[in-house]
Amino acid sequence: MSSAVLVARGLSKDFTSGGQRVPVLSGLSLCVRPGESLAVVGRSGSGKSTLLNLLCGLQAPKEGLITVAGESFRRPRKSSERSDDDARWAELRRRSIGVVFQEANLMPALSLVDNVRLRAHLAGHATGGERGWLERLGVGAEADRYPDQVSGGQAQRAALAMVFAMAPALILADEPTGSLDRHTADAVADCLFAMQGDSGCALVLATHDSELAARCDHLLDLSALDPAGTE
Ligand SMILES: Nc1ncnc2c1ncn2[C@@H]1O[C@H](COP(=O)(O)OP(=O)(O)OP(=O)(O)O)[C@@H](O)[C@H]1O
Repeated sequence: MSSAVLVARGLSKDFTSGGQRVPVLSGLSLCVRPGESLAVVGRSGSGKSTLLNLLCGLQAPKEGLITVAGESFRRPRKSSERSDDDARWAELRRRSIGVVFQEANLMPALSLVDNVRLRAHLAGHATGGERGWLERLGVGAEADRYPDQVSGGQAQRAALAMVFAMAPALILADEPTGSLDRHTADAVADCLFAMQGDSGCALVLATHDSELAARCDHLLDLSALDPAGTE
């Protein structure tokens, strides 16, 4: 079996609110291999977005080990360690981790095709295939339009084209269809799973949508884990 793209061991995360410590994740572990998909579900506030932020280095855990595409990050750090964690996370987000949010995160001053071209370039790939990515995602005809000239579903397809054009090892998707109507959400999800299957990358998808979660290979229900011990 191929080695994991993503491993997390013993992840814990707290926030402080009104002077009180609010535990969100406690001792969470997971493992995702190339081509696998993991749905992260749970009630509102259970920590889905927080977990995805930890897995791409936008937030740091209190404790735990995260390994992505062979790069390892451990908390707490040894005080003697001069950390280059932030630079390594930034490099992973540039080349290896594609992040998809609920709203398409396109640059408004660039056409769809230029958004995809920029993302591929930043990931270190030769440009030229951008229109092909947009066509595969069903928005080839809109390639020269600007983000404010397309629908939410078309913008989200362009956001997926950006992510796949960078050929990531791992995609983190936070409610990627949450702002779309059912029909459009299903079409965008079809694209996401088809392209993920073709590319062989790993996918971690946070969602409230049980139909979307059921399309993933594995399920992680954060509501079933109670960091505060109140359930
Ligand atoms: N920066 C922050 N400061 C304090 N508390 C925070 C912060 N970010 C998140 N939280 C808290 O952490 C908990 C988990 O939030 P998170 O956004 O990860 O949940 P979620 O499962 O993604 O929720 P939803 O389904 O509503 O998007 C919530 O109680 C939230 O209020």
